[in-house]
Amino acid sequence: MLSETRDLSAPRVARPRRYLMCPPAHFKVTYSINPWMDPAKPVDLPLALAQWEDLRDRYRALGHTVELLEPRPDLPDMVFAANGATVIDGRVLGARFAHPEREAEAAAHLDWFRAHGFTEIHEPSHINEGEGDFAVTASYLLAGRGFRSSPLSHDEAQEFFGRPVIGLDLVDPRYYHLDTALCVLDDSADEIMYYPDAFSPGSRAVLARLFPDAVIASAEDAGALGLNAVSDGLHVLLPQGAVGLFSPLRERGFVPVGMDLGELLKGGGSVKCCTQELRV
Ligand SMILES: CN(C)C(=N)NCCC[C@H](N)C(=O)O
Repeated sequence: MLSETRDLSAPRVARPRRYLMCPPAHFKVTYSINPWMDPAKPVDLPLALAQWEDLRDRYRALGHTVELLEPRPDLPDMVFAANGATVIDGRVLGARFAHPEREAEAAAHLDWFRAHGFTEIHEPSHINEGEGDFAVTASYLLAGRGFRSSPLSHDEAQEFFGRPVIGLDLVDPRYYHLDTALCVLDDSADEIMYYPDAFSPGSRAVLARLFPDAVIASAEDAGALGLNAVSDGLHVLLPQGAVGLFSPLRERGFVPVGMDLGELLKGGGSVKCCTQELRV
């Protein structure tokens, strides 16, 4: 299958999106399930809330719809709503978390979908951490594996969504989810940015073959979690520390919007982790 290409003379256009977010009312770092989490480092909860509200308000100011999931006191990582499901064409593939600390988030997400009129819901048999490891482009469902999602979840997703799944091996524990190492910039034209060193040599070759025009992130920008970003087709909301990504994005006609989610970074997530896209 050939990738969708874009008419380079056409202006970039933002498409209104529907996002699901969960306020970090109970966010804290009491356990460590990724290298970014250090329970010895205190979290400033009011600051985390203010940073999250800034992101939510920014989406709304850009014309997007933000729906809210009720946070639960026993689930401190619930703010990372992207991990709770994957939704394409209104079909919901639930999550199944790798770590027991987050297990109960899956049911909370499914309850939300059932209460909000979603009827095509699949409860997964295999471990998948939602949009943490699944990324939707025009032609493919890119699927990470190696740290969290099981390779078996890739077949399950392909069968459920009827989209070709491209499995990608993650090899660096700091980039434990696909969305820490790769971001879809234009989902109507197979345009992405990624950090090659987060992937195995074979997966790097696959990415280079499928996305020869991708924006390539430096180690510094990936280290600022710069790829944990959300694009509406025009605006790219990304961690403000990823300064090296701003120019390449502007050169391609995108509008980068730097966000400060420094407190949430202590949990190992940033813009994308806090944002699940409801593709209805
Ligand atoms: C990038 N996305 C969605 C994420 N990468 N999620 C962040 C999850 C953070 C959580 N402490 C964990 O380790 O599961």
